[in-house]
Amino acid sequence: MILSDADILRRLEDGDLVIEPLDDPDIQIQPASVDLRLGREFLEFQRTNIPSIHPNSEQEVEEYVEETVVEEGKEFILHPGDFVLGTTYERVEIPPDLIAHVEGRSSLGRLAIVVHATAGLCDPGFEGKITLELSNLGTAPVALSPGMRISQLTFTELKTPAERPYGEERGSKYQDQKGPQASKIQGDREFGGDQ
Ligand SMILES: Nc1ccn([C@H]2C[C@H](O)[C@@H](COP(=O)(O)OP(=O)(O)OP(=O)(O)O)O2)c(=O)n1
Repeated sequence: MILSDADILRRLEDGDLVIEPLDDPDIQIQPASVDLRLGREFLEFQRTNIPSIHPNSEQEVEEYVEETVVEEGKEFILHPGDFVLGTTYERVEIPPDLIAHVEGRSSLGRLAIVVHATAGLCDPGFEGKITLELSNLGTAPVALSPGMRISQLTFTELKTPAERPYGEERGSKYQDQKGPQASKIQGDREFGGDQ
């Protein structure tokens, strides 16, 4: 079952679902979702001389990305074909009986802005800011302003709460992330062993 505005408000009041800061619930809470704002930190990918990125090489992944922090009142220009990691301004805590989906907003989709390339799922138990996989599929640069409502989160109730919520599992690599986080696939658990 997908939560409606009334369900979302009830869960927020109960305190097990957390979205903070929720400065203006009247604006941010939609009929069956919550709009999340864009933070000011971005990870941009370098046009490097590395012949290829090996996902298992932490060093290559780190060399590949560079952080930009947009100053107060300034914009981040996302050029056609660009792919950057952004972050939500809000921090969330998803309780064990909910799963959250990161979705785009139609108004930005109509400008060819995509907020998640592939991964759009926030696990039961996840806590932290959400990393946005931002791209511009259009033909014109688009100015993104920190603080603008960039994405929306929907919530689905699980039939039974997760027995091993994210964060309690070994290998919950993105728990408590505080800004855009590059891939930590090097931290994947090996089958049949510890990570
Ligand atoms: N666009 C997204 C999608 C997810 N997440 C966060 C919330 C998820 O609970 C967490 C892990 O997502 P996945 O399970 O899709 O990622 P992995 O399988 O790579 O990570 P892990 O091995 O830690 O489960 O990352 C995020 O910040 N931004």
